[in-house]
Amino acid sequence: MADQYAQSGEDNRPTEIPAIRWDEPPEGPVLVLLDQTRLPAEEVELVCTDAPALVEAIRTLAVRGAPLLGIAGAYGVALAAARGFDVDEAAQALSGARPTAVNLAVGVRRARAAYRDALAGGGDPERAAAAALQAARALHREDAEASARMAEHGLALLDELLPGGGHRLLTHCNTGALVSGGEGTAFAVALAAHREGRLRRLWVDETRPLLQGARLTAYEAARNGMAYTLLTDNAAGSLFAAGEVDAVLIGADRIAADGSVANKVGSYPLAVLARYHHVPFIVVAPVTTVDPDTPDGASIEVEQRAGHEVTEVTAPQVPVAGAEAGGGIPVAPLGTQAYNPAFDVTPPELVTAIVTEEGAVSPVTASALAELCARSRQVTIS
Ligand SMILES: CSC[C@@H](O)[C@@H](O)C(=O)COP(=O)(O)O
Repeated sequence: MADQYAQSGEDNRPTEIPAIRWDEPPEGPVLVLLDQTRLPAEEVELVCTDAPALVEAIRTLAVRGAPLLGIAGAYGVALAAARGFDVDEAAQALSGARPTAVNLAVGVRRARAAYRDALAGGGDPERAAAAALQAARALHREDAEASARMAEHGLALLDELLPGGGHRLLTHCNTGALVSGGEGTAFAVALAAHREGRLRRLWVDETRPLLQGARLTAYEAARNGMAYTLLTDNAAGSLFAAGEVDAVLIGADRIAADGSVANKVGSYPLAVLARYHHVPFIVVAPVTTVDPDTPDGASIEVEQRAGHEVTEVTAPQVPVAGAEAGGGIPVAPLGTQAYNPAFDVTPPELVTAIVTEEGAVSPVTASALAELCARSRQVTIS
């Protein structure tokens, strides 16, 4: 593995199109998404004019990743309100579009509460729609701020855990600007290390079956000029065994009250590997990802996705003629059943630290998490 550290991406450009934006053309308000199913081949906008279109975009992962789902959900409520649709119906459909990422329901709830409060306060529907939009915009802005603070706290923790610098970090799925109002969660920490000259290598898991690592994280790493290498998920074991990983950095879709972490399927095996090889396993997520109403890992609903995502390979940006169920090329015998959970759950004892915008929790315990959430609420209220 002598020469692999020489190569690095050179593009150094953010994506031209933001992951999400609100627009108000003469035909009426719309929510404009960067269609993530088309990356890295092309940057294409997907325009949603109503909540059902957004629900479809969420289900197909055109818009994805926990923090961005929260922002999208809030804007979705604002969109329904601004276009005069039934806001409660829209909120219900949006919240249920994907079950694991708690941020989606949190974002929807926040915009809906703003809408309702405005109505209850005597506002007309137009004013209530404006209040929902204001709530969505505030969430969007706060996520950007949280992202910057997570990067700071995460980098400080890395420097504490790995005093020698020259970090070789392994990440899974996609946690950068594509999932955030800012620069993301786990990826933002790696990016901060890169900017400080302390990132030696970002190892990027391809993240089967939908390849968020290969298609999106590698894309973001290249565009930021980071030194990165892509690996198949099942190559991670030999990489650890070769002593090439200094820390694992991942995001989270839901963190239960006991500190169990639901994240993209394949995260838990990395946590087991990290423990065996005495490597820190660090989770980076905003406080809104901690769900005090979910007591433990067993209570987290794990989204099960269609089997064709496993039995077929699809280059998402290239429609395949003669499409089977998922439009891809079959790689398994016809009728093969697939086990395709979108997420897995890592128990708190395998997590070295949870880094949030309010600081890091380590060791991960229910009481430390509860304290962090209480502190965060105080900061928000004051
Ligand atoms: C900061 S994003 C954290 C998680 O949402 C991310 O790691 C992940 O698992 C996303 O899954 P996805 O199915 O692509 O929405």
